[in-house]
Amino acid sequence: MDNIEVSNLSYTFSPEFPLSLDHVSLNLPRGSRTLLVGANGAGKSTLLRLLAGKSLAKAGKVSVFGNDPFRESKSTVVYLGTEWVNNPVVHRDMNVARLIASVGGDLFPERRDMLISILDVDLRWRMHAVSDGERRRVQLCMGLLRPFDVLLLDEVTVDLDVLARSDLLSFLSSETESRNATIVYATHIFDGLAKWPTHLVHVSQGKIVNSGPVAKFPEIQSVSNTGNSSLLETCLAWIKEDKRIRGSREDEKRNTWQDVQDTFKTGTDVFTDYFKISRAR
Ligand SMILES: Nc1ncnc2c1ncn2[C@@H]1O[C@H](COP(=O)(O)OP(=O)(O)OP(=O)(O)O)[C@@H](O)[C@H]1O
Repeated sequence: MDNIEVSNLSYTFSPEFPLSLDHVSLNLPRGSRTLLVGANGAGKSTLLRLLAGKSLAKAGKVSVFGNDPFRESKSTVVYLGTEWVNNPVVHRDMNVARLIASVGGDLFPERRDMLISILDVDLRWRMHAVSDGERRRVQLCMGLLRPFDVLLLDEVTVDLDVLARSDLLSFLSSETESRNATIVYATHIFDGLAKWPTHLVHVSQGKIVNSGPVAKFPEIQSVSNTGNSSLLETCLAWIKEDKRIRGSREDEKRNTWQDVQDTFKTGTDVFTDYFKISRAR
């Protein structure tokens, strides 16, 4: 119950499309900090959105501390993705202090002030007149304001400067250590991450290649002589190998929903029969 559990989870955007997730199983304990590693298109965002309950699992099971996040959530699950900063609403002439108050800033004044300091947010900023990185800082401040049980981060540190990113990573570590919060973070930027994760999940072509606590991956503990962290060198080698196995994008052979639908248990709650339902309507 005290974990994030995914079993045989499969997802596709359309029955003819290659599966974005193909029979994925995963178990992440409460209090862990997981780094989700994989090439572009591997399935990281799809997995995070399913964990956040933003998409319906088309087959398989997703459970966050015992609840299906799509249907009910007794825990506070926060998902921060890249899409928010593209939303036209946050490009309007809005005062940052009021924006932060509007999402409950006054309910958590100490946490609000700490986040404003860590993210170096100027409350006088107006959202139509800030840089991309400044807009991102406001997004993070708003998203992290309420103490979360689970935080799902999809490449949201991309336009932060190195100091803000470093301070944010430290804040996230302290959230897992002091409050037993659980974090899953998908990123392609490995600077400052060498000692951050407690768990790694390697995704390739919609499948989980390997996952587990960092102790399971001795290669990331070794000393790299390239000047890069061993974590980066290891993940680089994984993604290089994924690409070699996959071949060119044109040659990629992923299962489609139609190829594998017989493997799902129809008529049970682990199989939503989504496409039949939508066709019948
Ligand atoms: N809106 C969509 N419609 C159809 N297919 C999609 C859509 N979004 C993603 N996909 C497909 O699902 C697969 C997984 O995509 P996903 O966005 O989860 O990858 P990712 O690992 O997050 O990649 P990136 O590192 O580029 O963010 C990809 O093959 C992609 O083509």
